[in-house]
Parts: sequence; structure tokens; C-alpha cells
Amino acid sequence: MNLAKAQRLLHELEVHQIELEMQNAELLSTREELEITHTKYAELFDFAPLGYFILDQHGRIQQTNLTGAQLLGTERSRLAEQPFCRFIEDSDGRIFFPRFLKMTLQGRGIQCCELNLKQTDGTLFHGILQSSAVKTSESLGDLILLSLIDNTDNRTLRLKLQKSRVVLEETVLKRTAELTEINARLLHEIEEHQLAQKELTEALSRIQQLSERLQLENIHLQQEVSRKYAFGEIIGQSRAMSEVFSQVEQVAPQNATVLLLGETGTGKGLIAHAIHQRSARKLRPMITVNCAALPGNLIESELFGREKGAFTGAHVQQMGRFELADGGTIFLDEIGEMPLELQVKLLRVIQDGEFERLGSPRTTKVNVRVIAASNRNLKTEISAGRFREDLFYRLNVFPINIPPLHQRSNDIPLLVEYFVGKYNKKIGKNIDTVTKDTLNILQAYHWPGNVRELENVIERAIITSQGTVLQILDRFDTPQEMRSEQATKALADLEYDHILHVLKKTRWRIEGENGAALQLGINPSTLRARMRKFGLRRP
Ligand SMILES: Nc1ncnc2c1ncn2[C@@H]1O[C@H](COP(=O)(O)OP(=O)(O)OP(=O)(O)O)[C@@H](O)[C@H]1O
Repeated sequence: MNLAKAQRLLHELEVHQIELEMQNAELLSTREELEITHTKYAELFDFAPLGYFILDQHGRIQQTNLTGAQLLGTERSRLAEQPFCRFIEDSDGRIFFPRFLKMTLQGRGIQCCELNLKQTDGTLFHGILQSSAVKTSESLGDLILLSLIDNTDNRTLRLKLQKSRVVLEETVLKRTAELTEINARLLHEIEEHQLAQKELTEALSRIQQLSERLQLENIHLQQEVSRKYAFGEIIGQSRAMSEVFSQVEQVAPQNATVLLLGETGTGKGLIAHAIHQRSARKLRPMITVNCAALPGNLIESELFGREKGAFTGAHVQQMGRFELADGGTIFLDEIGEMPLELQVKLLRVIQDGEFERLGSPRTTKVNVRVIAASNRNLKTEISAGRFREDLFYRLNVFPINIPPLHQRSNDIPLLVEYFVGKYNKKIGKNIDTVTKDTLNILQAYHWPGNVRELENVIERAIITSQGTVLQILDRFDTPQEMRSEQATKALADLEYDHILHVLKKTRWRIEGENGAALQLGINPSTLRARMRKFGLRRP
């Protein structure tokens, strides 16, 4: 070899060496980079949140990351060649695990299972495992990549959840059963309620029926009571008044003449009305003639009528009361006051129903029922020659004696109640209480003006009473005082004395609020007639 060739070869060697050195440097740098990358991946592998294991075909651990070693509770170095089965807690799991590896190796893709595992110190945990087979060189055979997650918390939670669900379902079932029962009970109660309501409605309607019946009975009873204690507007429950009422019942339907006898104010006018109202004549009028109230010279024309010019001042023809009462009733009040000369005429009308008008020769015939009343003792009047005996017997066909109020003081409470009601309404008051003391005073008084006087006293008291309690301001003579005087005097004398006494007290004023008539409890016209009779004149 020549030098030139040798030099060229040397040069080529040097170049080749430089290239090799350069390649070597490149290789070194690549290796360094590879080492860095490896370290990075090794760290990523070690600190991954999952445990990673590489197992051989028999399930022996070939490699693991740090997390895997921590999960199994040991150091990485101690795990090499350890069978993974050792960390499976139960026998079922240990039987299952080789089958699981086999399925992985048979290349059936990623396999997944859950196992109860235990760490080297015995701590149990629940793991989720995923595996896949990795092909390697023939000498090593296939390896298995296994990842492991500690699923204990999740599982506990899941179990708790399941348990809660079971408890919830049980509770729901229990509550549903309870609610169904309550519902059934409620339905039952509603049914019972409806039944009770039906029964109540029926009971209510029965009560209503009963109440209607009671009301009817009550009305009936009230009628009974009013029949017992009153006779239309005539109040009285005493034996004497009951006797009067039954006499009225007896005589009313007859046409018989009735003579009502009783002191002034005992209710003779009311009784006359009651008789007329209960007679067949009730649709015709009852004409009242107060014989005491008519001036003597006018009584005849008032009773029998007059023709025009019958006497001075008779400018027009006038029908008499008897004619007016034709078909009805004539009530001759205070008959004892009738002048003697007229009593004959009256006797004729009563006997024959005939009379002549004043100034007329023509006889008039009437069909009249006569009711007469007197507060005088007519027999005394006959004896004194002031009343015709034949007329008395004509009138006395059916006498009814109305007792004075002091003889039936048990009627007083009822009468007071009646008049309080009547004047409350009339005057617009609301008096609802009459004390026992007041009633005692009223019942002890002798009532010379009888019911009329009592009525006047109550009317006055209603006007003057304040509030709801009846207060009577009138002062009454004590019965003892009256009786001691009465014992020695005849009735007429007593009447005379009493009228004179009251006239003096009222300074001879007859009418009005402070008049004697009101205090005596009689009409002013009656008082005038009495004064005429007794010859009482203002001095
Ligand atoms: N029993 C009674 N029940 C209710 N009110 C009665 C009763 N008795 C009398 N009165 C009343 O007393 C007053 C007098 O009654 P009435 O005029 O009928 O008596 P009298 O006896 O006819 O009196 P006189 O003889 O003075 O004409 C009337 O207001 C009447 O309503």
C-alpha cells in the first residue's frame, strides 16, 4: 500500500471516527432524554390514583406502582413474585380470581370484577379490578395489566343507600298500610257520620214535628187557660166569676132578657157584650143606652125615636135606639135611673115588641133582645116607689149577679197583669214586674169603684213608673178603717158619704184627671145621676 493510499485511509478513518463520535454524542443525548422521559412516566405511574399491577400468567405480581403497594398495605419490594390471590379475603374470591385471569388472557378485552381484599395487616377493603392482557416476547409469555381502585367508601355508601332504600321502602309500605287502614277507618267514620247525620236529620224533623205538635198543644192549652182564666176580654179566675161565665154561656144563645146586677165598674157592660157576641144576633148591632147619662127629657125620644116637629126643637125625624137595635140587642145600662113614666113604655116594648115614635100615632114593631144592668138594689128602689115592680119581673128573667172586686181579690193579680199588658202597649212602656208588696196592697184594698178603679190605678201607675217595675203612687184607705165605718151604715148612706167625701176632696170637680168621677172609678154621667139622686149640689 502506498503512502497516499494509507493517508487517505487514515483520513477516512478519522472522518469515520468523528462521525461515530458525533453519533455517539447524539445517542448519549437521546439516551439522556429517554431516561428523563422514563423517570417522568415512572413517577406518573407511581403516583397515579389507581393501583397498577403487572401479573404473570399465574397471577404473580411482577411489578406494581406505589399506589398499588399502598393499597395492599406493604412495600413495593415485598410484592415481587407474590401471588395476587394472597390479598383476596374470601375463598369465593380466591376461586374466582384465576378464572378471571384466564378470561383476560383469552383476549376477551377488558375484564372487570369486584373483590373483597385485605391488606397485609388484615385491614379489609373493597376493590374494583380491571384487567387486560399484554403480549410480550415468547420467553416471558403474556402478561396481565391489572388496575385496582379502593371502592370501600363508595360501597359502604351504596350499601347504606341500599339499606336506606330498603328501610324507606319498608317505611313507605308500612305507612301505606297505615294510611290505607286510616283511610278505611275514615271511610267507615264518614259512613257512620253520614248515618248519624241522617239519624240526626230524622231526629230533627221528629223534634220539629213534636215542637209543632207542642205548639199546637200549647195554643190549645193557652186557649184552655184563657177559657179558664178569661172570658174573651173579661178576666177572672175566681169561683164567683166562673159562675158568671157559665151563666153567660147558658143564656147567651137564648133570646131571654138578662138583668145584670153589680156595683159600678164590675164589668156589666163587658158581660152584656159577651152575651151579645155569643148570641145568634151577633151580626146585628148591640145598641147601648146609658139611662143615667141621658137628660130626662130626651130619654123617650132617644129610645123610641121621634117624628119631625114632635116637640120644640125636633127639626128632623129621628130613629130611636130600639129601632136601631132591631134584629140585635139593646143594652139598657143603669136601668134604675130610668124615669118612672118611661118604665111603662119600656115594659110594653119588652112584652110586645111594640111602641110609637114621639109624635107618631103609628105603632112600630121591633125584634130586640133586652139586656138591662143596674148597680142599684132594684128591690129597694121598688120599695121606695122609684121602680116598677112589673118591669122588674119582666127584666129579672135571667139575673146575673156580678160580685164586687173586693169579694174576689184572687182575680186582682190576673187583672193587674192584664191591664199592665194593655197599657204597656197603649202607652209604649215596658213594665214587666209587679212586686208581691204591690199586689198585697192592691188585694187588701176594698175597691169601691171595682175593676174600673183598678184599671185607672194601673193606667196611672204605668204612666208614672220609671223602669220596668210597676210603682203605684196612689194611697189607699186601709180596709179596717172602711169596714169599721161600713159596719154601722146602710149601703146607700155609705155611697152618699163616699161620693160627698170625694166631691169635697176634688172641690166638686166632676170630670177630668183630677175629677171625682175618675177617683170614684165611675163615668162622669153616672156620678151626675148619683148626685141628682142624692140631691148633692155644689154649695
Ligand atoms: N173582668 C174584667 N176583666 C177585664 N176588664 C174588666 C173586667 N171588669 C171590668 N173591666 C173593665 O172595667 C171597666 C168598667 O167596666 P164596665 O163598664 O163593663 O163596668 P160596669 O159594671 O158596666 O160599670 P157601670 O155600672 O159604671 O156602667 C171597663 O174598662 C172594663 O173593660
